[in-house]
Amino acid sequence: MMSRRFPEAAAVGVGGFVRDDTPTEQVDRREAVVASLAGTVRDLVDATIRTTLGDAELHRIRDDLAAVVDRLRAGQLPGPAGIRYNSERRSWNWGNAVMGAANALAPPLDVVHDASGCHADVDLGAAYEGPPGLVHGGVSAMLLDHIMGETASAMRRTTFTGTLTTRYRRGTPLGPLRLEASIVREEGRKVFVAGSIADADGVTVEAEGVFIQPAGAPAADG
Ligand SMILES: CCCCCCCC(=O)SCCNC(=O)CCNC(=O)[C@H](O)C(C)(C)COP(=O)(O)OP(=O)(O)OC[C@H]1O[C@@H](n2cnc3c(N)ncnc32)[C@H](O)[C@@H]1OP(=O)(O)O
Repeated sequence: MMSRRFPEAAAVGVGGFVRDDTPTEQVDRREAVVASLAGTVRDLVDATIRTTLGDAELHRIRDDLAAVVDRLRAGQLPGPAGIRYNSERRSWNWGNAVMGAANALAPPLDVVHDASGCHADVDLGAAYEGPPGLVHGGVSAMLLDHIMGETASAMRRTTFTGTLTTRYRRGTPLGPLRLEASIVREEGRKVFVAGSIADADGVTVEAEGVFIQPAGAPAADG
C-alpha cells in the first residue's frame, strides 16, 4: 500500500493546483478513458461486496486483480492527482473523493450549477451502505459537503468548509437520490449555504454550512 504522505509529490509540484497546458481536447479524451476504467473498478467494488462465490475462486480472483494492480503501478504519479487547469480554463480533479473521474470511490457526483445554486442526481449502490439498505451518514455528509462547497464557490472563488451541520430526518435509502444546495447569505469571507438530500418521498437529510474564503485568497477570479 502506498504511503499516505507524499513529500516527493510536493518536491516536483504534483498535487495542489497545478498549471498544465495539455490541450482541452486531449484532456477530454483522457478523461473519458480514466472514467471508463474507474467505472469498471466501481463495478468491481460492487461485485466484491455482493459476491457469493466460494473461497477458492475468490483467492484466484484476488491473484488476478493483484496482477492488474501491478500493471497500473508501472506508470504512476508520485502523489495524489490534485487539481490541474489549462489556459483555456478547463480544470480537472480526477482524484476528487466525490466527483473525480478516475476515482472509483466517488459515486461519482455530476454537479449541475443552476440559477438558485447546484443540484445533482446520484444513484448509490451497496458500497455506500451504513444501516441495512440505507446510506451511511458520513457518505451523506460527504456528498452534501461537496455540493454545498461547489455552491459556495460558484466556480469563481475558493472556499473551504468551516462548519457543516447535518440533520438526518429519516433514513436515506440506497438508490436514486437528488441533492440540492443554495446560498442563504454572505458575510464578508463567509458564505452560508443550505443543502438537502431527497428520495422520491421527500427530504431525508438537511444541512447548513459555513464556507470560508481563506484569508489571502482572491475574492473572485472572474
Ligand atoms: C469546487 C470544489 C468544491 C469542494 C467542496 C469540498 C469542500 C471541502 O471539503 S474543504 C475541506 C474541509 N475544510 C478544511 O479543510 C478547512 C480547514 N480550515 C481552514 O482552512 C481555515 O480554518 C478556514 C479557511 C476555514 C478559515 O481560516 P481563516 O481564513 O484564517 O479564518 P479566520 O480569519 O480565522 O476567520 C474568518 C471568519 O470565518 C469564521 N470562521 C473561521 N473558521 C470557522 C469555522 N471553522 N466555522 C465557522 N466559521 C469560521 C471566523 O469566525 C471569522 O468570522 P468573522 O469574520 O465574522 O470574525
